[in-house]
Amino acid sequence: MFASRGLLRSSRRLVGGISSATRTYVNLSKPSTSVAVLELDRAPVNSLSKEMADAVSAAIKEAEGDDKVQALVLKSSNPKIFSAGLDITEMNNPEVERLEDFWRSIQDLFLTLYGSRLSTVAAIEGHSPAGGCLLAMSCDYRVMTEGENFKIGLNETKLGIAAPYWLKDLFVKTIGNREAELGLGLGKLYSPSEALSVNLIDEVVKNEDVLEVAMKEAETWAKIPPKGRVASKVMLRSEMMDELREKKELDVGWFRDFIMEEGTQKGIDAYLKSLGGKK
Ligand SMILES: CC/C=C\C/C=C\C/C=C\CC/C=C/CC(=O)SCCNC(=O)CCNC(=O)[C@H](O)C(C)(C)COP(=O)(O)OP(=O)(O)OC[C@H]1O[C@@H](n2cnc3c(N)ncnc32)[C@H](O)[C@@H]1OP(=O)(O)O
Repeated sequence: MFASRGLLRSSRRLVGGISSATRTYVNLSKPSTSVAVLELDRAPVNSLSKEMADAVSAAIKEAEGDDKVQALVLKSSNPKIFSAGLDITEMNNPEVERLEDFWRSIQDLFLTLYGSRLSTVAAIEGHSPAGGCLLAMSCDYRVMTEGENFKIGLNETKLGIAAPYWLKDLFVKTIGNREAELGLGLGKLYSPSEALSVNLIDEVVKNEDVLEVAMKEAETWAKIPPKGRVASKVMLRSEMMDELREKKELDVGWFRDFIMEEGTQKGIDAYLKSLGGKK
Protein backbone atom coordinates (compact mmCIF):
# COMPACT_ATOMS: atom_id res chain seq x y z
CA MET A 1 0.00 0.00 0.00
CA PHE A 2 2.54 2.61 1.10
CA ALA A 3 5.87 2.14 -0.66
CA SER A 4 8.81 2.15 1.75
CA ARG A 5 11.45 4.85 1.52
CA GLY A 6 15.15 4.21 1.76
CA LEU A 7 15.72 6.90 4.36
CA LEU A 8 13.40 5.45 6.94
CA ARG A 9 13.50 2.37 9.09
CA SER A 10 10.19 0.80 8.18
CA SER A 11 8.21 -2.23 9.25
CA ARG A 12 4.77 -3.17 8.02
CA ARG A 13 1.82 -4.96 9.52
CA LEU A 14 -1.84 -5.54 8.76
CA VAL A 15 -4.15 -5.05 11.71
CA GLY A 16 -7.84 -5.62 11.05
CA GLY A 17 -7.42 -4.71 7.41
CA ILE A 18 -5.53 -1.53 8.27
CA SER A 19 -2.14 -1.25 6.67
CA SER A 20 0.24 0.40 9.06
CA ALA A 21 3.90 1.26 8.68
CA THR A 22 6.05 2.01 11.70
CA ARG A 23 9.14 4.08 11.14
CA THR A 24 11.62 6.14 13.03
CA TYR A 25 9.75 9.19 14.42
CA VAL A 26 6.51 8.69 12.43
CA ASN A 27 3.87 6.03 11.91
CA LEU A 28 1.79 6.04 8.75
CA SER A 29 -1.45 4.09 8.48
CA LYS A 30 -4.48 4.00 6.24
CA PRO A 31 -7.63 3.27 8.26
CA SER A 32 -9.90 3.97 5.28
CA THR A 33 -9.49 3.92 1.51
CA SER A 34 -9.24 7.68 1.17
CA VAL A 35 -7.74 8.82 4.48
CA ALA A 36 -4.21 8.26 5.80
CA VAL A 37 -3.09 8.93 9.36
CA LEU A 38 0.38 10.26 10.10
CA GLU A 39 1.36 9.91 13.75
CA LEU A 40 4.23 12.01 15.13
CA ASP A 41 6.25 9.71 17.35
CA ARG A 42 9.45 11.24 18.69
CA ALA A 43 9.61 11.01 22.47
CA PRO A 44 9.49 12.85 24.73
CA VAL A 45 7.82 15.88 23.09
CA ASN A 46 7.77 15.36 19.28
CA SER A 47 10.27 18.17 18.81
CA LEU A 48 11.34 18.72 15.21
CA SER A 49 14.98 17.81 14.69
CA LYS A 50 16.31 17.70 11.13
CA GLU A 51 15.71 13.93 11.00
CA MET A 52 12.19 14.27 12.42
CA ALA A 53 11.32 17.00 9.90
CA ASP A 54 12.67 14.85 7.06
CA ALA A 55 10.69 11.83 8.31
CA VAL A 56 7.43 13.80 8.42
CA SER A 57 8.02 15.23 4.92
CA ALA A 58 8.81 11.76 3.55
CA ALA A 59 5.67 10.26 5.12
CA ILE A 60 3.45 13.01 3.65
CA LYS A 61 4.94 12.35 0.21
CA GLU A 62 4.40 8.63 0.67
CA ALA A 63 0.71 9.18 1.51
CA GLU A 64 0.41 11.46 -1.54
CA GLY A 65 1.87 8.66 -3.66
CA ASP A 66 -1.27 6.57 -3.11
CA ASP A 67 -3.78 7.89 -5.68
CA LYS A 68 -6.75 6.73 -3.61
CA VAL A 69 -5.72 8.82 -0.61
CA GLN A 70 -7.34 12.27 -0.59
CA ALA A 71 -6.94 13.33 3.05
CA LEU A 72 -4.42 13.05 5.84
CA VAL A 73 -4.88 13.29 9.60
CA LEU A 74 -1.81 14.50 11.47
CA LYS A 75 -1.76 13.28 15.07
CA SER A 76 0.58 12.60 17.97
CA SER A 77 1.55 9.41 19.78
CA ASN A 78 1.54 11.51 22.97
CA PRO A 79 -1.97 12.46 24.16
CA LYS A 80 -0.64 15.55 25.97
CA ILE A 81 1.81 16.95 23.43
CA PHE A 82 1.12 17.38 19.71
CA SER A 83 4.60 18.85 19.14
CA ALA A 84 6.89 21.06 21.24
CA GLY A 85 8.04 22.73 18.03
CA LEU A 86 11.56 22.90 16.72
CA ASP A 87 14.15 20.88 18.55
CA ILE A 88 15.84 23.69 20.44
CA THR A 89 19.04 21.67 20.81
CA GLU A 90 19.49 22.07 17.02
CA MET A 91 19.85 25.81 17.61
CA ASN A 92 22.01 25.63 20.75
CA ASN A 93 25.74 26.09 19.92
CA PRO A 94 25.26 24.45 16.52
CA GLU A 95 27.68 23.57 13.74
CA VAL A 96 26.89 26.09 11.01
CA GLU A 97 26.47 23.53 8.23
CA ARG A 98 24.13 21.37 10.30
CA LEU A 99 22.15 24.47 11.34
CA GLU A 100 21.65 25.47 7.69
CA ASP A 101 20.59 21.95 6.71
CA PHE A 102 18.24 21.82 9.68
CA TRP A 103 16.53 25.01 8.48
CA ARG A 104 16.26 23.70 4.91
CA SER A 105 14.50 20.61 6.31
CA ILE A 106 12.07 22.83 8.26
CA GLN A 107 11.37 24.93 5.15
CA ASP A 108 10.80 21.74 3.13
CA LEU A 109 8.46 20.32 5.76
CA PHE A 110 6.39 23.51 5.66
CA LEU A 111 6.29 23.54 1.85
CA THR A 112 5.38 19.84 1.74
CA LEU A 113 2.58 20.01 4.32
CA TYR A 114 1.16 23.43 3.40
CA GLY A 115 1.28 22.60 -0.31
CA SER A 116 0.05 19.02 -0.09
CA ARG A 117 -2.55 17.89 -2.63
CA LEU A 118 -4.15 16.07 0.32
CA SER A 119 -6.69 17.72 2.58
CA THR A 120 -4.96 17.81 5.92
CA VAL A 121 -6.58 17.74 9.35
CA ALA A 122 -4.52 18.36 12.50
CA ALA A 123 -5.66 16.38 15.52
CA ILE A 124 -3.92 18.60 18.07
CA GLU A 125 -3.54 16.49 21.15
CA GLY A 126 -2.31 18.78 23.91
CA HIS A 127 0.48 21.34 23.68
CA SER A 128 1.38 22.79 20.30
CA PRO A 129 3.76 25.74 20.70
CA ALA A 130 5.84 27.43 17.99
CA GLY A 131 6.84 24.81 15.38
CA GLY A 132 3.93 22.69 16.67
CA CYS A 133 1.61 25.58 15.83
CA LEU A 134 3.34 25.83 12.42
CA LEU A 135 2.45 22.18 11.71
CA ALA A 136 -1.15 22.75 12.80
CA MET A 137 -1.55 25.99 10.80
CA SER A 138 -0.15 24.29 7.70
CA CYS A 139 -3.13 21.93 7.73
CA ASP A 140 -6.55 22.65 6.23
CA TYR A 141 -8.49 22.05 9.45
CA ARG A 142 -7.58 21.99 13.13
CA VAL A 143 -9.23 20.05 15.94
CA MET A 144 -7.73 20.51 19.43
CA THR A 145 -8.31 18.60 22.64
CA GLU A 146 -9.92 20.49 25.53
CA GLY A 147 -8.00 21.32 28.70
CA GLU A 148 -7.20 24.94 29.47
CA ASN A 149 -3.62 24.05 30.47
CA PHE A 150 -2.87 22.93 26.90
CA LYS A 151 -1.37 25.74 24.82
CA ILE A 152 -0.95 26.63 21.17
CA GLY A 153 0.66 29.70 19.62
CA LEU A 154 3.94 31.30 18.60
CA ASN A 155 6.04 31.95 21.71
CA GLU A 156 9.33 32.67 19.88
CA THR A 157 9.80 36.16 21.33
CA LYS A 158 9.83 34.65 24.82
CA LEU A 159 12.86 32.59 23.75
CA GLY A 160 14.58 35.73 22.50
CA ILE A 161 14.05 34.78 18.85
CA ALA A 162 11.67 35.91 16.11
CA ALA A 163 9.49 33.74 13.91
CA PRO A 164 10.68 33.71 10.29
CA TYR A 165 8.72 35.98 7.93
CA TRP A 166 6.83 33.08 6.32
CA LEU A 167 5.62 31.76 9.69
CA LYS A 168 4.52 35.32 10.55
CA ASP A 169 2.67 35.43 7.21
CA LEU A 170 0.97 32.12 7.95
CA PHE A 171 -0.08 33.38 11.38
CA VAL A 172 -1.51 36.58 9.87
CA LYS A 173 -3.38 34.56 7.24
CA THR A 174 -4.84 32.35 9.95
CA ILE A 175 -5.85 34.84 12.65
CA GLY A 176 -5.60 38.29 11.03
CA ASN A 177 -3.09 41.09 11.44
CA ARG A 178 -4.16 42.63 14.77
CA GLU A 179 -4.37 39.34 16.65
CA ALA A 180 -1.04 38.29 15.07
CA GLU A 181 0.54 41.52 16.35
CA LEU A 182 -0.62 40.68 19.85
CA GLY A 183 0.21 36.99 19.57
CA LEU A 184 3.70 37.47 18.13
CA GLY A 185 4.66 40.52 20.15
CA LEU A 186 3.69 38.94 23.44
CA GLY A 187 4.78 35.42 22.48
CA LYS A 188 1.26 34.47 23.46
CA LEU A 189 0.25 30.86 23.99
CA TYR A 190 -3.50 30.35 23.70
CA SER A 191 -5.66 27.87 25.58
CA PRO A 192 -7.99 25.80 23.35
CA SER A 193 -10.97 28.10 24.01
CA GLU A 194 -8.88 31.23 23.36
CA ALA A 195 -7.44 29.66 20.19
CA LEU A 196 -10.97 28.89 19.00
CA SER A 197 -12.11 32.45 19.67
CA VAL A 198 -9.36 33.87 17.38
CA ASN A 199 -9.80 31.16 14.69
CA LEU A 200 -6.37 29.64 15.35
CA ILE A 201 -8.20 26.32 15.59
CA ASP A 202 -11.57 25.21 14.22
CA GLU A 203 -12.92 22.92 16.95
CA VAL A 204 -12.31 21.92 20.58
CA VAL A 205 -13.18 18.34 21.47
CA LYS A 206 -12.83 15.88 24.32
CA ASN A 207 -9.51 14.07 24.40
CA GLU A 208 -11.06 10.70 23.71
CA ASP A 209 -12.96 12.05 20.69
CA VAL A 210 -10.15 13.85 18.89
CA LEU A 211 -9.21 11.14 16.41
CA GLU A 212 -12.81 10.24 15.60
CA VAL A 213 -13.70 13.90 14.97
CA ALA A 214 -10.55 14.44 12.89
CA MET A 215 -11.22 11.28 10.85
CA LYS A 216 -14.82 12.32 10.21
CA GLU A 217 -13.66 15.76 9.07
CA ALA A 218 -11.02 14.17 6.84
CA GLU A 219 -13.65 11.89 5.27
CA THR A 220 -15.79 14.97 4.52
CA TRP A 221 -12.89 16.71 2.76
CA ALA A 222 -11.96 13.48 0.96
CA LYS A 223 -15.40 13.38 -0.68
CA ILE A 224 -14.90 16.76 -2.40
CA PRO A 225 -13.84 16.22 -6.03
CA PRO A 226 -10.07 16.74 -5.90
CA LYS A 227 -9.63 18.79 -9.07
CA GLY A 228 -11.49 21.84 -7.82
CA ARG A 229 -10.41 21.36 -4.23
CA VAL A 230 -6.72 21.22 -5.08
CA ALA A 231 -7.00 24.13 -7.55
CA SER A 232 -8.63 26.23 -4.81
CA LYS A 233 -5.89 25.32 -2.36
CA VAL A 234 -3.21 26.23 -4.88
CA MET A 235 -4.89 29.61 -5.51
CA LEU A 236 -5.02 30.36 -1.80
CA ARG A 237 -1.52 29.16 -0.92
CA SER A 238 0.79 29.39 -3.93
CA GLU A 239 1.79 33.05 -3.54
CA MET A 240 3.27 32.47 -0.11
CA MET A 241 4.94 29.24 -1.16
CA ASP A 242 6.42 30.74 -4.33
CA GLU A 243 7.90 33.58 -2.30
CA LEU A 244 9.58 31.18 0.10
CA ARG A 245 10.86 28.99 -2.74
CA GLU A 246 12.40 32.08 -4.28
CA LYS A 247 13.93 33.29 -1.02
CA LYS A 248 14.89 29.91 0.43
CA GLU A 249 18.64 30.43 0.61
CA LEU A 250 18.22 34.05 1.70
CA ASP A 251 16.00 32.79 4.52
CA VAL A 252 18.62 30.17 5.45
CA GLY A 253 21.16 32.99 5.73
CA TRP A 254 18.85 35.14 7.90
CA PHE A 255 18.16 32.19 10.15
CA ARG A 256 21.85 31.24 10.44
CA ASP A 257 22.98 34.79 11.19
CA PHE A 258 20.21 35.35 13.72
CA ILE A 259 20.78 32.09 15.56
CA MET A 260 24.58 32.39 15.59
CA GLU A 261 24.51 35.82 17.28
CA GLU A 262 25.94 35.73 20.78
CA GLY A 263 22.84 37.30 22.33
CA THR A 264 20.54 34.78 20.62
CA GLN A 265 22.70 31.93 21.85
CA LYS A 266 22.55 33.22 25.42
CA GLY A 267 18.75 33.39 25.24
CA ILE A 268 18.41 29.89 23.76
CA ASP A 269 20.83 28.46 26.30
CA ALA A 270 18.93 29.96 29.23
CA TYR A 271 15.56 28.84 27.83
CA LEU A 272 16.79 25.30 27.25
CA LYS A 273 18.08 25.08 30.81
CA SER A 274 14.68 26.21 32.10
CA LEU A 275 12.96 23.31 30.31
CA GLY A 276 12.50 19.98 32.00
CA GLY A 277 14.69 21.18 34.85
CA LYS A 278 17.34 18.59 34.08
CA LYS A 279 19.61 20.21 31.52
C1 LIG B 1 14.25 39.78 12.66
C2 LIG B 1 14.31 38.32 12.40
C3 LIG B 1 15.36 37.98 11.46
C4 LIG B 1 15.57 36.75 11.08
C5 LIG B 1 14.79 35.63 11.58
C6 LIG B 1 15.11 34.44 10.78
C7 LIG B 1 14.80 33.29 11.17
C8 LIG B 1 14.06 33.06 12.45
C9 LIG B 1 14.92 32.65 13.55
C10 LIG B 1 14.54 31.75 14.38
C11 LIG B 1 13.25 31.05 14.25
C12 LIG B 1 13.24 29.90 15.14
C13 LIG B 1 11.85 29.34 15.23
C14 LIG B 1 11.54 28.63 16.29
C15 LIG B 1 10.27 27.96 16.43
C16 LIG B 1 10.26 26.90 17.53
O1 LIG B 1 9.57 25.95 17.39
S1 LIG B 1 11.29 27.09 18.85
C17 LIG B 1 10.73 25.86 20.01
C18 LIG B 1 9.68 26.43 20.87
N1 LIG B 1 9.13 25.42 21.73
C19 LIG B 1 8.89 25.63 23.00
O2 LIG B 1 9.14 26.70 23.53
C20 LIG B 1 8.32 24.48 23.78
C21 LIG B 1 9.19 24.11 24.90
N2 LIG B 1 8.66 22.97 25.63
C22 LIG B 1 7.67 23.10 26.53
O3 LIG B 1 7.10 24.15 26.74
C23 LIG B 1 7.31 21.85 27.28
O4 LIG B 1 8.33 20.91 27.09
C24 LIG B 1 5.95 21.22 26.87
C25 LIG B 1 4.81 22.13 27.37
C26 LIG B 1 5.85 21.01 25.38
C27 LIG B 1 5.83 19.85 27.57
O5 LIG B 1 6.02 20.01 28.96
P1 LIG B 1 6.41 18.73 29.86
O6 LIG B 1 5.53 17.60 29.52
O7 LIG B 1 6.43 19.20 31.27
O8 LIG B 1 7.85 18.32 29.36
P2 LIG B 1 9.25 18.97 29.78
O9 LIG B 1 9.19 20.45 29.68
O10 LIG B 1 9.67 18.38 31.08
O11 LIG B 1 10.16 18.46 28.60
C28 LIG B 1 10.56 17.09 28.52
C29 LIG B 1 11.94 17.05 27.89
O12 LIG B 1 11.84 17.54 26.55
C30 LIG B 1 12.75 18.64 26.38
N3 LIG B 1 12.14 19.59 25.45
C31 LIG B 1 10.95 20.19 25.55
N4 LIG B 1 10.71 20.95 24.49
C32 LIG B 1 11.78 20.86 23.69
C33 LIG B 1 12.13 21.42 22.42
N5 LIG B 1 11.30 22.25 21.73
N6 LIG B 1 13.31 21.10 21.89
C34 LIG B 1 14.15 20.27 22.53
N7 LIG B 1 13.89 19.69 23.74
C35 LIG B 1 12.70 19.99 24.29
C36 LIG B 1 12.92 19.19 27.77
O13 LIG B 1 14.11 19.92 27.86
C37 LIG B 1 12.94 17.94 28.60
O14 LIG B 1 14.21 17.35 28.45
P3 LIG B 1 14.93 16.62 29.67
O15 LIG B 1 13.98 15.54 30.11
O16 LIG B 1 15.13 17.67 30.73
O17 LIG B 1 16.21 16.11 29.11
